[in-house]
This record gives sequence, C-alpha cells and structure tokens, in this order.
Amino acid sequence: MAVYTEVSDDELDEFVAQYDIGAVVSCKGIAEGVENTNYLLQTDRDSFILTLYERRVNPAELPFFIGLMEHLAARGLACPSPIQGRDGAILRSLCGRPAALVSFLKGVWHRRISLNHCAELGPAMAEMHLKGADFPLTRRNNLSVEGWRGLFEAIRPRAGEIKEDLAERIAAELDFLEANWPKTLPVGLIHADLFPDNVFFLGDRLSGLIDFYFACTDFMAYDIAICLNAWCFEADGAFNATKARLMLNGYRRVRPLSAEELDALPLLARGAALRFLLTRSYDWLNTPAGAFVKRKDPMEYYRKLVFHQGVGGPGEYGIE
Ligand SMILES: Nc1ncnc2c1ncn2[C@@H]1O[C@H](COP(=O)(O)OP(=O)(O)OP(=O)(O)O)[C@@H](O)[C@H]1O
Ligand SMILES: N[C@@H](CCO)C(=O)O
Repeated sequence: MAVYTEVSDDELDEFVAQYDIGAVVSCKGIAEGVENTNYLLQTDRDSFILTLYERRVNPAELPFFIGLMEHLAARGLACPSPIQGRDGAILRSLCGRPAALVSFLKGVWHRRISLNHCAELGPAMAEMHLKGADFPLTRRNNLSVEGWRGLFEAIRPRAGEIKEDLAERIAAELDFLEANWPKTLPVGLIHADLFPDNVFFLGDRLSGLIDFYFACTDFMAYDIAICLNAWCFEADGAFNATKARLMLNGYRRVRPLSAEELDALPLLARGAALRFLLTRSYDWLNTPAGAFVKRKDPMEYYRKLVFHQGVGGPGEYGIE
C-alpha cells in the first residue's frame, strides 16, 4: 500500500479551497504504487488524483515531471493533466510534503498481457516520443549506463544472497555494456518505466499512460527496449516474439525506426534488463521481507538478461 501521509479533513479542505474544482465528496487513499502517497479525490464536479511526493522523489525535479505532463496533455496525449490552483500554481505543499493535483484517467491496467495490449502500446509510446520531442526541459537518465556501476557496487557484497554467482555475472555484463553502449541514437523524452501498471485500458483500447516520475532524456529506442522486457515475456519466462512484433510494428507506423535503432535493440534490451535487475536487487536486499511494500523479483530480470544475451539480431524480436 502507499499511503505514507494521512491528510486530515481540515488540511484537505484548506488545500482544495485553493482550486476551482468544486466541493469535496470523498477522498480515498490508493493502495497501489510504492513511491508516493496517492488519493482519489472526488468533488461534486470531477475526479482527481492528489499526490504527496515522499522521500524518494527529489523536489528539485518536480517541475520537470509536472511540466512534462502538462506539455504532453496539452498536445493531446492521454496522460494525467496537472491542475492549476486559482493562483496559477500547480505544485504546493500539503502536510509538509510537496503536493499536486492531476486529472483522473479512466481505465484499468492488466496483469495478463494480451497480443492486443502490445499492439496498442506501440503507437501510444511512439506518440509520446513525438509529442515529447519539443519539451524544452531535459533530465539526465541516472539509471542508464553511467548509473549502473554505482548501483552494482552497492549490491555487490550481498549479491550472492540472490544468486551465488550474480556479482560475477553482472560484472561481466557491465564491462560489456559500458564498452559497447551506443552513443549516437536519436535522443528524446522517454518514460523509462512504461510497465503494464503504468498503462491503462478501457475495454480493448489503451486509455492512458501514467507515472512519469522516471521520465528523462535518453535514446527513444531505450524506452522500446524497456517495454520489450516488461511486456513481451510470458509468466513462464518465455519470450513472445508475436507480442514484440505487434508492439514494434505499431510503434514504427507512428515513428519509423532507423536501421541503427533496430540494430541496437538487442543491446539496449540487455541494458534495460540489467537496469531492472540492479534496482530490484538493491530493493530486495534493502527492504525487510515483512515490509508493506512488496519486493519485486530480481531473478525475473536476470532471466530476461540471459535471453537477450542470446539474441543474434533484431529479427529475433519479430521484425520482418
Ligand atoms: N491520473 C491517474 N488517474 C487514475 N489513476 C491514477 C492516476 N495516477 C495514479 N493513479 C492510481 O494510483 C496508483 C499509483 O500511482 P503511481 O503508479 O503513479 O504511484 P507511485 O507511488 O508513484 O508509483 P510506482 O511505485 O508505481 O512508481 C496507480 O496504479 C493508479 O491506480
Ligand atoms: N517498474 C519497476 C519498478 C519501478 O521502477 C520494476 O518493475 O522493477
């Protein structure tokens, strides 16, 4: 569950009075998510998400994330639209935390991914990349290749608790990726965490993208590589090339991929698998087993990494 901060009725009334959004009907804590406190706020006019930013979000980066959602929503992307108060401000303080209101997106996310979900994801991701292209702010991806060694050093002494030879395996992969990471692929605004729990559907249609708090400036093809990992493996660990093909072809219809981007996909997919292997390993080793935040399995991403290490070229991702 993720309600770290309880907001009293008085504090909420005072907060909502700063907006022209009607009167509060209900405000319920949302159990999902781990980073921030989220409430579903219903007024007599509409529904909103109230987010209180907790420790793991750097307040100095909030203008980037909020500005990005504003930018994308203004260009018609289905994503949360930040709500301005009567004074024009979006970010304010609630219970000693930075806080913001965004529009509520209808839809649900799916644990069981269908072929159709992947076919819908591709064009939506490409649309986000195109609409993000003229966003004026930039943010370095501190969870890309330059950030991995530091994370590795942090988990190295205890990596054997996850898998006996994990440290050696990661060390070799890191050396390889650092030596071969691309330098010149097209760069743009990427989501960087476009997992199924951040993509909503209404019936068969994708209805919106949420959770832009890892968004950054990086290779657009790296976002695709993250999605190959997060969307195209079955629960038994098998890679589903049909899902990958549908996602990639859907993407390419909206934003064509260059030959360099296609060729780089296996390497980028290795990097993306390593990124989530590292962060999940860190959280696994540093979150008590009984904590209310459920730990995500690092080994799922170790197995995905091993799969991509065996990929000979982009054709194995279903591309004709
Ligand atoms: N704009 C929105 N519209 C509808 N529901 C939303 C919206 N934003 C968040 N939610 C709901 O709140 C939940 C948690 O949101 P989110 O994933 O952004 O939280 P978080 O704590 O930042 O996340 P995470 O731990 O996944 O990084 C979502 O799964 C969704 O149910
Ligand atoms: N989506 C991530 C968590 C947030 O970075 C994971 O599944 O490991």
